[in-house]
Amino acid sequence: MTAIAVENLCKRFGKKQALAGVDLTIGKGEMVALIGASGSGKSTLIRHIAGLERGDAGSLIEILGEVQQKDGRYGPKMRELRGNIGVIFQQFNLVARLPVITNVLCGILGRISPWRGTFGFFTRAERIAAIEALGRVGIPEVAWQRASTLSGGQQQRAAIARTLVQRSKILLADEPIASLDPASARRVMDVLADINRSEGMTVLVSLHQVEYARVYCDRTVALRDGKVVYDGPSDALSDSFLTELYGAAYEELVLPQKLPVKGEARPTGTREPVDRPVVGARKKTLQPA
Ligand SMILES: Nc1ncnc2c1ncn2[C@@H]1O[C@H](COP(=O)(O)OP(=O)(O)OP(=O)(O)O)[C@@H](O)[C@H]1O
Repeated sequence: MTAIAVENLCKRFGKKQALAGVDLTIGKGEMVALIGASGSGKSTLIRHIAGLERGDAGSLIEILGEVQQKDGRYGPKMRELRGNIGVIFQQFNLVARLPVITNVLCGILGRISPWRGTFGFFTRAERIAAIEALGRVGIPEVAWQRASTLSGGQQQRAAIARTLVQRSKILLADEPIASLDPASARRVMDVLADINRSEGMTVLVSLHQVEYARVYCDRTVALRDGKVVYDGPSDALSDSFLTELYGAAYEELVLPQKLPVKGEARPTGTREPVDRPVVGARKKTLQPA
């Protein structure tokens, strides 16, 4: 079944054509990378799929088989569909002065009465679910710390825990690792891949570096100037093919140093990658840094 269907999505900001007729279909349970140079339209596309922006006339987006927006108008099931979509951003979007658990519990605000949300009245079962979600992303011990005391990678994992508590079926991640060091970036990508596999959550993740797409996603969609210029296996995105797609801008999309995969020579100072004991692991395995 289709999780996300985008048809002829166009968006103009003044004179700038940010999206120019994007067609994209993502099946339930897929984990797809979205790559492109700066300004190619990745965030704009994700914001539309999340229902945070409306496209121009002629655009259509369906989520889980229901019209989310058409011709710049939201469909009747918009509110319900929003509940099915979790979004994480480069800037984590946590409330810094609140405990991590409260931030994670924000994931259920769409499902509970406004007064409970306003007064922060959460049941014991909900609090347990939040701590379990933090356990799923590997940081249960930080539940009672203020969000501001967490590292960037921990904050991003807390944001992912919030989408688990939300019980979203689709996770949109807009450059989730752009501001993280390589080790934290890999942990966050590991968590995304893990919840994709074990929860069957559909994941669309925009990435600046194609190496992460090659390692974590079977399929990559590449944007250039608001258009899809490639949609296919991530393995086929060789450096020479990327140069063909992007010209000089391709350098923006590759890491100066390749990511280490098992069996390959590693940069000095990094550990030997180890296989994670995950049944049905999709692709090459990185070290759980
Ligand atoms: N609200 C807006 N108003 C005006 N122009 C916008 C707006 N949002 C995006 N744009 C423009 O649309 C184009 C696509 O922007 P977008 O942020 O989607 O690109 P991106 O691929 O996510 O880039 P980056 O990797 O740098 O985040 C850019 O030229 C940007 O300046």
